[in-house]
Amino acid sequence: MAGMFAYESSEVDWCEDNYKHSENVVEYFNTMSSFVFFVVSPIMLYLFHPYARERNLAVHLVWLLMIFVGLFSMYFHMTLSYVGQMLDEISILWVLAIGYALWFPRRHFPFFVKDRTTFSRMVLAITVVTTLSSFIRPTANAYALNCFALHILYSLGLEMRRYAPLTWAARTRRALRLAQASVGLWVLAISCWISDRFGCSVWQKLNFCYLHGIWHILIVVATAYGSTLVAYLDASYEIPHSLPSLQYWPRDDWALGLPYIALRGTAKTRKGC
Ligand SMILES: CCCCCCCC/C=C\CCCCCCCC(=O)N[C@@H](CO)[C@H](O)/C=C/CCCCCCCCCCCCC
Ligand SMILES: [Ca+2]
Ligand SMILES: [Zn+2]
Repeated sequence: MAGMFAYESSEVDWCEDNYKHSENVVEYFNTMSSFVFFVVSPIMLYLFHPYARERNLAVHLVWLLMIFVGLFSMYFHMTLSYVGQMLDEISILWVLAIGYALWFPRRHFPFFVKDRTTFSRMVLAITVVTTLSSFIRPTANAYALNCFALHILYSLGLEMRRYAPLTWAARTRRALRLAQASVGLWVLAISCWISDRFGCSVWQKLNFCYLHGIWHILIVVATAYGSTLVAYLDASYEIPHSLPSLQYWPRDDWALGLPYIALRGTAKTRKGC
């Protein structure tokens, strides 16, 4: 039992040199870069609030859990322990599960599922089973999790194809721009993850072993962009009376910023629907 908490008891070891900067922290840069979760998550909780209040307060679970993902990611890279690895991966699985339960488009539900409550219960059951199965072959978990990203991209592609031809209004261009940015960030992030995993000898020769830490930063921003986009598409179909629009924080005209959904629906427009 104690062995599961032991330093380096995980079978996974990332490219960064172990104990290079501290004798208590196995992978220093990977540990420190997980701090980005604690910066982005509270901001996203704040930015998501108007949409969550209108749609479902459970939306907040996504970014609340992301704080735990950050915490477990720090613990994992600090110790490279088996428990750290499992906590890191299982918490990601539950963020994905909540995302699917909240935002997976109704029209793609299996034919035997009639409403979102039933769909959410099904997702919950699958997630419990998957959580238990994750102990069978822990080294396969990260690859399985990355497959979900591919499925999200596929579903997003279908949704954008359906949404974009509706109109070429400014709001459509904004949604398309956000989709491009989300996919671009994910491609950069996954390239870092794969390169760290499989190209370590090359990066060691170049004396640059920080790609996994860079992945942490990019994947958090990709999740902020991607989750805002799926939430925006959801809002456009499910609460159109609140007139959702995409904006950027801290300033809408800045090239770099975090996206959020502004609701312009007045009390009058809401009553009318
Ligand atoms: C219709 C559903 C919409 C759901 C949208 C929200 C989904 C957000 C889901 C997950 C958040 C990702 C958090 C990543 C944490 C990284 C921690 C980490 O680095 N762990 C590694 C070990 O240290 C581990 O090896 C990584 C495993 C792979 C994780 C794969 C996560 C999938 C990310 C999906 C991101 C979607 C972006 C969408 C862009 C269009
Ligand atoms: Ca290492
Ligand atoms: Zn990591």
